Amino acid sequence: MGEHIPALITDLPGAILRWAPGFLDRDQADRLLRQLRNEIPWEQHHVRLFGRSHPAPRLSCWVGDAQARYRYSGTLFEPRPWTPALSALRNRLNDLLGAGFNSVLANLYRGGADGMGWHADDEPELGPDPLIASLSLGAPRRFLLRSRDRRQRAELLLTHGSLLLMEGATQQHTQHSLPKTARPSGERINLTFRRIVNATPPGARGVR
Ligand SMILES: O=C(O)CCC(=O)C(=O)O
Ligand SMILES: [Fe+2]
Repeated sequence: MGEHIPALITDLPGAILRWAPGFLDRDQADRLLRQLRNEIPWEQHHVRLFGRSHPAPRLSCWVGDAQARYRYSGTLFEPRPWTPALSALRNRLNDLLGAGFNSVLANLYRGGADGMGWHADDEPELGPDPLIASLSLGAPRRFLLRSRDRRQRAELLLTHGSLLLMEGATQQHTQHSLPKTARPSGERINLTFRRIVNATPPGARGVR
């Protein structure tokens, strides 16, 4: 899948990555950032850490087809309906990748104090070898990957209009994070398109 998007070679065993820094040109990316900022009903989600609930350091919205329910960090998400810009993008990615994406997690990082901790997108409802398409808009932010044994690490700057694909057994062998930064940072929106394969998720794993 996505063979026309160049492979990204790292030292990480088991990671299959593809990377298109110029997936959207600047005008397209600027327009999409504005649309999504206004169009998505941004929500404060919570993460569960050692049995306690904390506000996540970002705003989020889970969007998808009605049957694409998803459980993560201990919460069951009923997807919000597709917005015009998200729906157009989903169709474009499905045409390009043949991926059958039926949902997207949108995250809004308001500044450097927002981020996402180490995790893998390995929820059972994504199936064993999920394809995840990650589109970034707005302020560039560092994205880290590490092997499960933490011996190898890779780093990427996720720039405005870039597309990163994580495929195959990547989620089984690696984790990723978006570290907070003390440097001043503007707003950033990230979209991770996913395909939920079973309608009723059996349980939660991982904490972000
Ligand atoms: O914001 C990012 O680039 C990462 C988002 C992510 O890992 C996720 O939504 O699972
Ligand atoms: Fe993730």
